[in-house]
Amino acid sequence: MNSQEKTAPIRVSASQARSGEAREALLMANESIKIVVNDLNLYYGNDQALKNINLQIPEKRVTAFIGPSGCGKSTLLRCFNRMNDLVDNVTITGDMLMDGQEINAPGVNVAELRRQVGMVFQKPNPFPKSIYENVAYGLRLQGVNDRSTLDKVVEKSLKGAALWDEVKDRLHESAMGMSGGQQQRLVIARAIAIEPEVILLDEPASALDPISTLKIEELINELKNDYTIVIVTHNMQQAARVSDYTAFMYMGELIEFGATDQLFTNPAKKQTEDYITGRYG
Ligand SMILES: Nc1ncnc2c1ncn2[C@@H]1O[C@H](COP(=O)(O)OP(=O)(O)OP(=O)(O)O)[C@@H](O)[C@H]1O
Repeated sequence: MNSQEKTAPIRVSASQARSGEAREALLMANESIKIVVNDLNLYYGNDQALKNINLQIPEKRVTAFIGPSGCGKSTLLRCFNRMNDLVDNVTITGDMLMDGQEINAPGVNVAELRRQVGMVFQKPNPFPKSIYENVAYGLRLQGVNDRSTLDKVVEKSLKGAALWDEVKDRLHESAMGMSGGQQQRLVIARAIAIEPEVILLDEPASALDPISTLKIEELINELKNDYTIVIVTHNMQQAARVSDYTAFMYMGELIEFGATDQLFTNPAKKQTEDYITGRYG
């Protein structure tokens, strides 16, 4: 998006102004948009899990998806790197564009999409290999075997994941001997080694102790300088701490999207207010 587009005046209808969409449009006016979702519906068989989702994910910011269990947060996250392709009987309608390209178009190279859009899950999933080989894994898959190139990428990625100082003297030991928090940072190092543009984090700290959680949150704050980050969390305090923008979902619908501080202090919708004040969820 060029600077002229970014500063173009935004016109909003009276109904948009009432619904809070005006606020959202104004917010996004200063952002570059990485992913655009238009009228997205997703069905598992006959059950509709996502209902007419419209959303913009800003580049190099942290966007959090919050909402009660089963509201569709993970399903929406998994759309961004087509992880739902792995589930039988899924139907998707609507558009989802990354850098203007339709993610679900038939010609898309899904392996390349997943290189660009990395994913970290709730439970750390290091491979039963050395710390070094975990980080080098993606490059080796791409056919890179040159030792000095791999050494550089492994060091840079482990530094990027705030793990280097803790593991630099035991790079060739098994990753399975690391703590859960270290394993999760290792998985993040593995993701950034192949230089993705977007990192999807699905409840990345929910299996970790408070100190490891804090480290992951600090890391997310660092990573947003270089990557577009989308995080699913059931922990509202965590969303408030780490994200710039928050999307509140309920029963498959996107109820409200806004700047995190505003959504938590002055939500536009009653349902959002009820959720963040603990009235349900
Ligand atoms: N593979 C699947 N097959 C069928 N239904 C599914 C599948 N995955 C999710 N669902 C259903 O889709 C809906 C949304 O689930 P999803 O996991 O996206 O919600 P969530 O908000 O991430 O929940 P949680 O916070 O509990 O992880 C739920 O009703 C769930 O049962």
